[in-house]
Amino acid sequence: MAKRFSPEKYVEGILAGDRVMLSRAITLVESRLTSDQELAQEVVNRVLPHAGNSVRIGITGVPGVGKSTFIEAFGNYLIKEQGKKLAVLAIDPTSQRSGGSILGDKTRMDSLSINPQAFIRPSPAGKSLGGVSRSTRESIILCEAAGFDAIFVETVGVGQSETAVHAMVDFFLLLMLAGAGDELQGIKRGIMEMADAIVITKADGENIGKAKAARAEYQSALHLYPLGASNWSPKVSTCSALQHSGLDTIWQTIADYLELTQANGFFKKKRHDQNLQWMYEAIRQGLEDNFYAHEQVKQQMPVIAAEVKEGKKSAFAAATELLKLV
Ligand SMILES: Nc1nc2c(ncn2[C@@H]2O[C@H](COP(=O)(O)OP(=O)(O)OP(=O)(O)O)[C@@H](O)[C@H]2O)c(=O)[nH]1
Repeated sequence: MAKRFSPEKYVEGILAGDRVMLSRAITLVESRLTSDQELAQEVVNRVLPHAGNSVRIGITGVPGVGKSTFIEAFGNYLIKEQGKKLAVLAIDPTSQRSGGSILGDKTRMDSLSINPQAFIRPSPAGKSLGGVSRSTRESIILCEAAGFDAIFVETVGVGQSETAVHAMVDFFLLLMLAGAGDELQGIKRGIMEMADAIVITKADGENIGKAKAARAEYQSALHLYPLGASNWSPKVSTCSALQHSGLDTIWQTIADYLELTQANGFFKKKRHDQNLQWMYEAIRQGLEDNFYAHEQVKQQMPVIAAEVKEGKKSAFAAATELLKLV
C-alpha cells in the first residue's frame, strides 16, 4: 500500500510543484484500493481549480516510428525554446504488451528524465485500458496543478488506446514513417481522421526525399476529409528527431491550432465535452464494477454463462436475469 498523507498535504505539495508529492498522488490515483481511490478523488477535486492551464498533446505512432526519440527531442525543444514545463504520461495497457510500459524501460529519454522542467511517468502496470485511461486523465489534472503547462500523452499506435487518448487531449499528433511504395497502405482511416497533425519522422540522410514525398501524399489524403467542428485543417510536416529539425514547425502548427480553436470557441467546448465524457465513462465503469462485485452475480454467473454457451438460454435473457439480481 502506498504511503498516505492527509489530503491537505498532497494538495499543498502539488501546488508547490513538489514532484515527490505529485508522484505519490499519481500512485494513489493508480491504486485499486477503495480507500486510496477516495483519497485520490478528494485530492484531484481540491486541485482542480488550479488545473487546466496547459496544452494537452496526444502522440501516437506504430512501434519503430521513433516515438521515444521524438518525444525526447520535441520535449527538450519545448522546454528550452518555448519555456515550457513538460509532463509525459503514457497510455499502455500492459495486457497488450509483454510486460513493462512504454516509458518504463526506456533509456532513450535520458536527457528529458533528468531535466528539472520535465516529469516523466510511465504507464501503470497490469491495468486494463479503462483503468489506465482513468488514471491518466486524473494524472493530467495533478500535473497541471503542479505547474506543468505542456502535457504529452503517449500511446502505442496499434489499438484502441488512440481513441482513449484522443478523448483526453487538445491536439492529436500522429507520427508516421515514410515507407517505400504505397504510403497510405495499412493506415487505419480512423486514426488518420483523429489527427490534427501528421509528422513524418526520420526525415534525414537518404530518407529526406522519401519523407518529402510522403508528406505531399498524406497532405492530399487529408484534404479529402471534410473539416470538423474545429474548422482546423490538419497539417503534415517532416522532422528528424536525431537532427532536431522540423520541431519548430510542429510547435508552430500546434500554436496555430490553439489560436484558431481558442478564438472560435472549439477549444473550450472540446474540454467541456471531454469532462462530461469522463464522468459518463466513470459512471459506466462504476456500474460495471458494482455489478461484477455483487455476491449473487458472482454465484449465478458461471451457471447462467454455461447455459448461454450451450444454447440453452439466449444471451439477452441471461443478461436480463443477471442484471435483475443487482
Ligand atoms: N535516422 C533517424 N533515426 C531515428 C530518428 N528517430 C528515431 N530513430 C531511430 O529509430 C529507432 C526507433 O526509435 P524509438 O525512438 O525507439 O522509436 P519507437 O520504436 O517508436 O519507440 P517506442 O514506441 O517508444 O518504443 C531507433 O533506432 C532510433 O535511433 C530520426 O529522427 N532519424
